[in-house]
Amino acid sequence: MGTASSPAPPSPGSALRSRLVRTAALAFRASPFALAVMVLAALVAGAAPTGMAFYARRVLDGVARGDRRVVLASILVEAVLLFLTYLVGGLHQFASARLRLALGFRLQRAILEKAIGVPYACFEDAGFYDALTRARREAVSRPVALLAGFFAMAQALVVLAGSAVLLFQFSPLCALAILLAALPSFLTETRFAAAVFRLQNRRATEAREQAYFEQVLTRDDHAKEVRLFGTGPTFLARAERVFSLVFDEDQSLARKRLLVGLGADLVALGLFYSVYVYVALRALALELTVGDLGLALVTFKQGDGALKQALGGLRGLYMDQQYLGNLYGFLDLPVPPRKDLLLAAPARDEKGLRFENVGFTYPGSKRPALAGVDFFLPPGKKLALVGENGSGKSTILKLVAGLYEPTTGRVLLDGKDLAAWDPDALRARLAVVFQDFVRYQLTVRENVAPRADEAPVSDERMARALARSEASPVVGRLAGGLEQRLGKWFPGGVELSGGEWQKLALARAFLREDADLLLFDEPTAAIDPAAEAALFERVRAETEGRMALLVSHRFSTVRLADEILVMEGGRAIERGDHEALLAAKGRYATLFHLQASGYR
Ligand SMILES: Nc1ncnc2c1ncn2[C@@H]1O[C@H](COP(=O)(O)OP(=O)(O)OP(=O)(O)O)[C@@H](O)[C@H]1O
Repeated sequence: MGTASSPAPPSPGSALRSRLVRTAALAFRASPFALAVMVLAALVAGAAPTGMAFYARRVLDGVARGDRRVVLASILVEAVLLFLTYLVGGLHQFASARLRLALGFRLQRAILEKAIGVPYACFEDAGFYDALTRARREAVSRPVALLAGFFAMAQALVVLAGSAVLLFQFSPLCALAILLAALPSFLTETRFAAAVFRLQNRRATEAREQAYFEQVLTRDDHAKEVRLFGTGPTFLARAERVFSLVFDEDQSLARKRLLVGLGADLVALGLFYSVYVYVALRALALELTVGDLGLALVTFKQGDGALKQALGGLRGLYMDQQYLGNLYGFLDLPVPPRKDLLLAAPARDEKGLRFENVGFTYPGSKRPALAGVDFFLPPGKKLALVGENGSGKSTILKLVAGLYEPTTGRVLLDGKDLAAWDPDALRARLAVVFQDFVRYQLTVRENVAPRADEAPVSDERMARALARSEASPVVGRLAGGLEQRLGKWFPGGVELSGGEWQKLALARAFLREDADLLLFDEPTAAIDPAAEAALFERVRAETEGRMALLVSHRFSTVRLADEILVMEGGRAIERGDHEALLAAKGRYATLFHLQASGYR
């Protein structure tokens, strides 16, 4: 999923333009009112200084002429204009806060919808996961910041244009000089902002690495190991190493920017003051009034302030647009369309689950995780998968669950390729417990029945699921019963042991009473071996007529299955029931005796 982590970098200028247009369109849809207020505020706040400079001149000329009426009226107009700027400043703040909420909410929603829609494989891809995290982080603040930066720049340009118009009356050259004064600063700033942009693009991996080390040091689920293995200082040092590399590069660029920026400032200063001297000399020659001189003075001050504001806006724009690149890059990730399912007729006339010469290689991996796996699980039968770590057991379950599609061969359920199954229909057939099951920081009831869109679950059905997973005594001990909040994230939550959580995850699977294909990936690793065997015995009795695929490292459980598939290096090397496999004295027998001797 390289698209998410490292999109081919477009030129900074064209990227900025397209992201600006996209953000404005999104903002318009989220809150046209707020966007209109921001545009209006920028125009008014940009035009007001020109008006104020104009009336400042009238005040000075009025004083020189002794015209009291003009002086007072002009001061009044100036005050009104200033008040207007305050007013639109306040309105701008109000509108941008509103837009921030409205747009942030829409974008967060779009991100979450995208996260639900993409194939599961994305979540095992570090690049995708990273893109998701960054997109979520940026969604609320960056789009509005980008627009605010743009409006700040637009406002400053209106001020500069106003200054040019006012100075035009002294000489067109003066107007030109004011506009030209801004040019070097603009050009250098654009160049450096683009350089920062490229630098940060190039350093994306280092930045991720630094963030990773920071996460390791601050996350609750890492804190235990960090303390007990004493890895804190090591990771801190690694984070610092990345930091100092980044720091040095940034500093060197910042030094260059400072020097070139000072040069550009000097040009602006020279041009401003040339115009100032020109106006002053003409005033001395009595060709211009004191008011004219005052006007020039005010115009320079405003022009200088506007220039600084425009440059700040430009710098912010480049910064924000880069972050928006993450956000839009994520939102643009393709979601595969649903397949046309009507055409798919069963390939075989049979009931049950069949692996036909299945091979599978994880995306981005070179080594196949499965190769040439064949088996058939008839309806009602239980198949256990055993084998060493990494032999491909969980991968088989992931293929059956439809989380991945085989690279070669096919998986058939009731004779029909899984790829041709309607995802909802397939989901309804499955009940799954994975090794890394979820611990919802919600109530017991919500842990067992988390879907709000399904029919309400009766207490009897809930009790049956809890009983099947041996979770009834756990719930019985909780003060709040089914309504007890679990986990420590929220007030009033109660933490459970690993085994207790696992029993609830099992109950979640057992609640799906219509599912006839149960997938258990070491569902009981945190439960003691005796309890596990008892549990499986019970599951077997209670799921009569339903198929089950069970991964377990415990032979006390495995031996209870109807059939056992022994995996090694992605291949199924032995198959049969417990007795037959022992008699064959192969890999299974070796593993079994090895474990049995450990218990003696
Ligand atoms: N998401 C993934 N991306 C790339 N390779 C993976 C991924 N998950 C597993 N693998 C690789 O696929 C192979 C089979 O992994 P699998 O998880 O199926 O083994 P397993 O038999 O269930 O192991 P365990 O007993 O440790 O749970 C391993 O070599 C593993 O490194």
